[in-house]
Order: sequence, then C-alpha cells, then structure tokens
Amino acid sequence: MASYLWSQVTRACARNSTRAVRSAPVFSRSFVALSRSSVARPCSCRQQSSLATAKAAGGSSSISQSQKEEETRIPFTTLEGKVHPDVLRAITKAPMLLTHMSPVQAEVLPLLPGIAEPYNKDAPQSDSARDLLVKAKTGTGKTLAFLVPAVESRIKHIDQHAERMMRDAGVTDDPRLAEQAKATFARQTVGTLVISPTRELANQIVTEAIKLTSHLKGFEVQLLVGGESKSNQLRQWSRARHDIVVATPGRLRDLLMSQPNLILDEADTLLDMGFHDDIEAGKEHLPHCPQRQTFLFFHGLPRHAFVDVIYDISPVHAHVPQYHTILPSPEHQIAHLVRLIAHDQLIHPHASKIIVFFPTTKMTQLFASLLREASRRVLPSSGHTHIYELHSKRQMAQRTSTSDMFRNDNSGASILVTSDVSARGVDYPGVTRVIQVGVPSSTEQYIHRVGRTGRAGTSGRGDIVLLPWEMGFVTWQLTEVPLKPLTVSELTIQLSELSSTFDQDPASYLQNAPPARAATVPAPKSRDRYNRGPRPSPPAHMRIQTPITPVVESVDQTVTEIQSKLVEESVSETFMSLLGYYMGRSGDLRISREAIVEGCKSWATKSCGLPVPPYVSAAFLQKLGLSGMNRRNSSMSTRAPSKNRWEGRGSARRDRDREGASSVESDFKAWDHESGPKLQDRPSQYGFRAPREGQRQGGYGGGNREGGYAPRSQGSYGDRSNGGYGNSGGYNNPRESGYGGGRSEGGYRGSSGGNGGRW
Ligand SMILES: Nc1ncnc2c1ncn2[C@@H]1O[C@H](COP(=O)(O)OP(=O)(O)OP(=O)(O)O)[C@@H](O)[C@H]1O
Repeated sequence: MASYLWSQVTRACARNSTRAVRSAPVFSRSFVALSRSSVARPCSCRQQSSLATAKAAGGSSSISQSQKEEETRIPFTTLEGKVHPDVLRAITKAPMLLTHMSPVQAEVLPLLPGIAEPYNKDAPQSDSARDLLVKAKTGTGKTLAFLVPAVESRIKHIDQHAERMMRDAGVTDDPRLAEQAKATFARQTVGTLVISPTRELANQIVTEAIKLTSHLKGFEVQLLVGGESKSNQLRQWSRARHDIVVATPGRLRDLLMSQPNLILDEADTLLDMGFHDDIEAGKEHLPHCPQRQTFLFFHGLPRHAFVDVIYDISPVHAHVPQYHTILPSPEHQIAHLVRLIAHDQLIHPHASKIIVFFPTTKMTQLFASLLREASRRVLPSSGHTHIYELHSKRQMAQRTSTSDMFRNDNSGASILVTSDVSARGVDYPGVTRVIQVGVPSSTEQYIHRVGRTGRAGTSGRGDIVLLPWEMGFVTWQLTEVPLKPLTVSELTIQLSELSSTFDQDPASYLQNAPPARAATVPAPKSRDRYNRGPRPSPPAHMRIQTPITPVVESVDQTVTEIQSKLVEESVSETFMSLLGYYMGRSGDLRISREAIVEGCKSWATKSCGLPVPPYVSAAFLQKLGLSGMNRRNSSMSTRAPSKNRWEGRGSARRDRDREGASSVESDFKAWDHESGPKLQDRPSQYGFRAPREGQRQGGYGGGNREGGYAPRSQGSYGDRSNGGYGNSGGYNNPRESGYGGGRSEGGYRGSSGGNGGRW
C-alpha cells in the first residue's frame, strides 16, 4: 500500500522557511530545478508590477501597455489535452469560472502532464527530478497550482492500476474488472496528502479541491483536522476514498497511529514549523522516493528558488502600501485603531473589509468587545459594521462559520478581529486593509498577515500599530519591508479631511468612491450566537452617518468612556497573556525583559485605563527569569499589599487559587497565545462589565447596549483579593520612560488603496 501513496503536497508555511529549506534532506534529492527561462512564461511578475504601476499612473500609454500584457497571459484553455477534461471544465466553467493562469500557475501547470505521470522505475526518465519547490507571494493562486497536478496524478495512478490488473488477468478490455480495480485501488490508497498549518487553511483547501473535482465521478476529498470528533473522522476515513486528504499535523498523527497499514515516511523533510514531533511520529509510514513525489509550496524568504515567481526583492506585494505607526504613548492605541478603521470605511464606503490581528487570544477577545462598543458610536458605518471574532478559544464549528461569514460578507463594512489563526493561507476575497496591533510572532508572520489583503491582484493596504517599546520590530525585523511611517496626528488630519469632504457632498463622495464588491456565494446560515452575520446591510448612503465630522472628532472622548467600562480582571488576564507572549521576544525587539514588563504594565494602565498596573507575583517573575527585578526596581516591589486592598473581591479563579493552586500556575493559565495553554471559552463581550440585571443586552455579536454597564467603582482594582497571587504586593507607579521615541515623523501624505495589477 505504501508504494501507492503518490505524493505529499505540502503547504509549508514554515515559521522559518529558510532554515527548513536549508536543513531539509529532501533537497539533497533532485528537485525539478526550473530556471525562469526553462518554462514558457508569457506573463511575469515583473510585468505584473509594471501593470500595477501603469494602472496607478492611469496614463493612456500605460493602459495600452496593460492591455498588451493582458494579452500575454496564459489562458487555461491551453491545458486542453494535458489535463482531464472534467478538471478543465471545473476550472474554466462552473464552479470556478477562471480564464487565465496566475504567474505561479503559469509556471507549474504547463509541466503537465509530465509532472503527474506515475513513477516508472524502468523508464529512462525515472532518475529525473519529480519534486517541486515553488516560491510565490501570498494570494497568487498557489492552491490551484498544486491541486491540479495532484488531481491529475491521482487519475493517472488509478488508470494505471486498472490497466495493470487487466494485464495480470490476461484481458485487454473488461470494463467491469477495470471499474472494480479502480474502486478498490481508490479506497485502499491515498492520492495526495496536503498538510496545512491551520484548520482554517485546511478547510479552504478542501473547498477548492471539492470545486476542482466536482465533475470527477467518485472522487473524494477528506478533511482531518483537530477540533472535530476524532472517532467520526476515523470512521469516515475507513469508509471513504482518499483521493485528496487535507490534514493538520496533530490529527494526521492521530490517524497514523490508528492506521498501521498506511505507510508514510520522511515527512520531517517538509515541515519545520513547530509540528516536528507530529511529523516525526509518522515518519516511518511514508514511502521512499522516488515513489513519493514531494511538492513543497511556500511563500516566505527561502533562497532555494526553483519555480520562482517572485521577481522583486521585496517579500510582499508592491501594490499593497504598508504603514507603521509607533504610538507616542499607549494612550493612543485604541483611538488610533478606531481611526484606522474609520479611515478605511470612508475610503471604501461601499466595500470596507478589514482584518485586525492581535498577538494573543486574550487581547483578541478584549479588543473584539471593545471594537463592538466603539463601532456603534464612532465609526462611519456605526452599528451597521459587522464585527467577527476568530481565535483558538472558539470551537471549531464556530471558527468555521465565522470564517465563512466573513469571507462572504459583502455588506461594505465588516471587520474580522482575529489572532494568528487567520494569518496563513486563508483566503478572504476583497479585504481592503490589514491592521496589525502589536508585534507579530515573526517577520514571516507579518508578511503572511499582510498577505490577506491585495489578493488575486486586487488593491489593499497594511498598517501596523506598535507601542513605543515595540518599535524594535520595525527597526530590526522589518528591514526588507517597504514601510512608510504614519503618525497619530497625520491619520487624525487625514480622517478629518475625508469626513469634511464627505459632509460637503455625501452623494458625489459616494459616487466617486470605489464600487462595492461583486456578491459571492451566499454564506451558510450560522448558528454562531456571537457572529450572526452576514446580515443584510443598508447601502452606503443610508449606512454612513451624516454629518460624520462630529462623530470622528469624538473618538478620543468615546474611547475614554469605553475604557472606563473595561473589567479589570480581563485587562489583567490580557496583560498576563502579553507578558507570556513578549518575554520570548526580547531578543527580536532588542529590549530587556524588564522593559517588556514595564511596557505591558503601561499598556494596562494607559491603553486600558487601569488605575494601577496588574499584580504579578514574585514567583511568576521568577518563572520569567526576572527574579532580580524586584531588587533592582522599586516599582516592582513584591511588598505584600494591605489586607484591605484585596478584600471583598473574588472570582472563581481566585477561589480556586485559594484552594491550593500556586500563584505561578494561575499566572501561567493566563498565557493564552495560540500555542500556549488554553483557557475556557468566553462570551464575546469579554472584557466588559455585564449589564445590570434587567438591562437588555443588545447590539450585534453579544455587545452590550450603551449604558448597559455598571460604572466602574473608583479604585476597585486596588481592592481585589489577593487570594491565590502569593503574599506580595502589586506594582505601583509604572516607569514611563526609557522606551525610546517614536520614529514616525513625516513622509506619509498619500491615501490608502494602491492599484493592483491583475495576473
Ligand atoms: N487563475 C486565477 N484567476 C483568478 N483568480 C484566481 C486564480 N487562481 C486563484 N484565484 C483566486 O485567488 C485567490 C487566492 O488564491 P490562493 O488562496 O490559492 O492563493 P495563495 O497563493 O495560496 O495565497 P496564500 O499564500 O495566502 O495561501 C483565491 O480567491 C482564488 O480563488
């Protein structure tokens, strides 16, 4: 059975692709080493960039140049005779309706049918390379580029097996025997295994694969991801065909353990993204090369470029303008984020679709609630803004439906508030802006996140918003990325200019704005009680508040009011999650761990309005390797708080702590970065005070109605019980200096958008 396992097609969005590629023994084998000139390439990325520039310039000569380039794109119809007619039908007619190949597809697909031929040890070409290493930017159609060869190969293997069976039986034409042989082979063997880093991406690949194979009788695509019932998946596995299997590494490992007759091998050569153990576990089950073909599709910065459709040095799309803001103080964080969203809603009044990324799940939860509250009051599209929340604390079904709903949301004002579960590979068409708040886990992750906008040649924009002490990420990690600075005051001015232009003549403003996106497939009905969209939304002229100027001018005041409704414990939990997340990043940011603690404290007080910074036990500091900090820094004193300060407050967590859990343990429970320990699922109004009894809960996504919060009692934070936090005191008077100044002077004058070239 092992010998039938055709291929392992892996989307290796490796955390450190360069290292993965260099160290991978798989590269000692002969890959299909395509130089750029070895494949017909009528449309290159260089051409694409110039097309983008031409469109931006808008000149007539540029247009004729664009038309010329358009004519050189390869139509899918050139694949006639090279791919199965049913596959081509799915691509060019329903359900995909595609006409021309993207650059990466134009490099890979002309390799058919050769690249999909079954391995034949007796044939002279058996020594030639059969594997692919493909480098292409985000959103350029890699999924189809690897799925088409995968499907073609499966078809050929099944046919070849049937022919062999008939030959062995001594018959030349026996349709019944052929069909039987095909069915048995298809059930007993795996065609292609696609390993995906996230469930969201796995789901998306499955959707694409189902579309591609929709006309192929009996062809099946299987999804194996965590979060779904393992026993159901295994039952399904044993019943169904395995033409294409899309899996996340953890669930794949489970399957391999329970399927001893499935033979896999050398999977470790493909991935180096934190799943090493899972891949190792399946190592002995993969067949050896050359029976197994390996396609490695990636996007990052590796230097091995065999099929390379990235012709410029920049790792990101040139047509996606990117801005960074180093906030002068954490106080500006929420307001600046709100302004960026408002800015996008005014630039794209018919089509605003924003993704906001946060470093930890807790912060995602907190800001989702915060933005729900803010959206009703200070965003141009006010309560008509659809806000979706996606992170690892949500159940898989919820995540899937949220993801589907956002993908299909054409309301013209939607925001996905998410952690990194949405960063890689997930395709949300029409995203007008990606905003990153805080430091991503790596440069590559930054690029993946930005890659959610400007996809398929459309326009887009990226913004990253950093606190003063986080600026090292821009200085030291994003050196290759063409970032422009954007100051808080510049954005404020731009927003006020946009709103006054709008107020002067809303009708002509809306008429001149970019049009709404074409409707996509209607979203499935959702049972997600926190994400009830997409709901019908009024058109922009009814949705956008008029006059808008006083609304956007009240951002600071509204944010202050919203801050006062935040629950201290939620802010503290988020603070702890940030501490856990940032501690490992001090090297990248080139700041001390002490500065990170101080930075997180000042975030809690200034960005979230806590009267004093959250308490961190001495034991937790010790865990973070900061045992000497208390002695060195008076503001970190672990002096026990007076009994009164903590009296009269409590929660399940503190009660539990009182019952014996150590303070360190409880501290670590709050560390909830995607890879960290999991906390219980929370309702989406996380972070806000619950409405008083009898007060109606309203608003979209479980948000509370204005006025539905109990006012924060003065000084209540300091009064919390110190139940399980050890016997030492909290921090006071956080240090406010020493983080360096902002580096965001001048430079930015343009508006968002950017003109993307098409393929
Ligand atoms: N030839 C084509 N013409 C038009 N649209 C296409 C074509 N191929 C793919 N697309 C669309 O482009 C979008 C991006 O494709 P895909 O998700 O495969 O990109 P990707 O390169 O895998 O991105 P990422 O690196 O982020 O995973 C999808 O919406 C897809 O349907």
